[in-house]
Amino acid sequence: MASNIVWHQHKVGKAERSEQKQQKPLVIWLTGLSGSGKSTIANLLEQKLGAAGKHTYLLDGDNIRHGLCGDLGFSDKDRVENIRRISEVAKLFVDAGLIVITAFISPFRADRDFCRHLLDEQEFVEVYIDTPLSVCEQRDPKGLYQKARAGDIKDFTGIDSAYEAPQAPEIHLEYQDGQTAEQSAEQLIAALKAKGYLA
Ligand SMILES: Nc1ncnc2c1ncn2[C@@H]1O[C@H](COP(=O)(O)OS(=O)(=O)O)[C@@H](OP(=O)(O)O)[C@H]1O
Ligand SMILES: Nc1ncnc2c1ncn2[C@@H]1O[C@H](COP(=O)(O)OP(=O)(O)O)[C@@H](O)[C@H]1O
Repeated sequence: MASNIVWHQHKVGKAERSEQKQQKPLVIWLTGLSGSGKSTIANLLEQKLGAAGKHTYLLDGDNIRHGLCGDLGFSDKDRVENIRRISEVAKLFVDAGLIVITAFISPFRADRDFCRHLLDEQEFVEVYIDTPLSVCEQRDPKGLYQKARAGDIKDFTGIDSAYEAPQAPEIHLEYQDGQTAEQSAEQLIAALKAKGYLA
C-alpha cells in the first residue's frame, strides 16, 4: 500500500525522548465491557501517574469516537478499524516517550494483538477489567444496556455483539463486590509496579 514512500529516520528518536522524560514509554491497554470501569479507572490511573511525575496521555473510547473515529459505527468491521487507528496513534505517542492509557472495549483478541505487535516487548500491557455483564448491566451508567435490551441499539457488546475476553492479560483486575474505583486503580498501580512497568 505505502509504495514509493521511504521511512525517514530522524535525529531525535524514542530513546532521546524517553530519556528526557525519565520514563519507559508504554501502552496500558484497558479492555472490558461497557460499564466495566475502564474510563473511571483510566482517569484515576492518569491522575496518580501524573502526581508521580509521569508524562501520560489518555485515549478514551467516547472521546476518540467524536473525532479521529467519528466516521465509524459498531459493526465488527468498524470496530476493527477503530482499534487499528487507535493502535497506530498509541504507537506514535509511545514514540514520543509517553505512557499511553487506552480505554476501549476492544472486543476482539486479534485487534488487541495487532497493537501488541506494533510495539516492542514490554511496551504493551493488556489490562482486563473483568467485570461481569450482570454487574455492568446493573450499573448501566449511560442507560445503554436498557436501550440495547429494548432493541433500540443494535450490535451492543455483550448483548448481540461478541466480547472475546483476554486469555493471558499481563494484568487481570477481577471484579470484587464492594471494591471502589479508587481501590481498583490502586490495585492496578501496584500490579504495574510489581511487574516492573513503572521503573
Ligand atoms: N453498540 C455498541 N456497543 C458498545 N458500545 C457502544 C455501542 N453503541 C454506543 N456505544 C458506546 O461506545 C463506547 C464504546 O466505544 P469503543 O470505541 O470503546 O468500542 S470498540 O472498542 O470499538 O468496540 C461505549 O463506551 P463505554 O461504555 O465507555 O465502553 C458506549 O458508551
Ligand atoms: N471498582 C470499580 N472500578 C471502576 N468503576 C466502578 C467501580 N465500582 C463502581 N464503579 C462505577 O462503575 C461505572 C463504570 O463506568 P465507566 O468507567 O464509564 O465504564 P466503561 O468506561 O468501562 O464503560 C462508574 O459509574 C463507576 O463509578
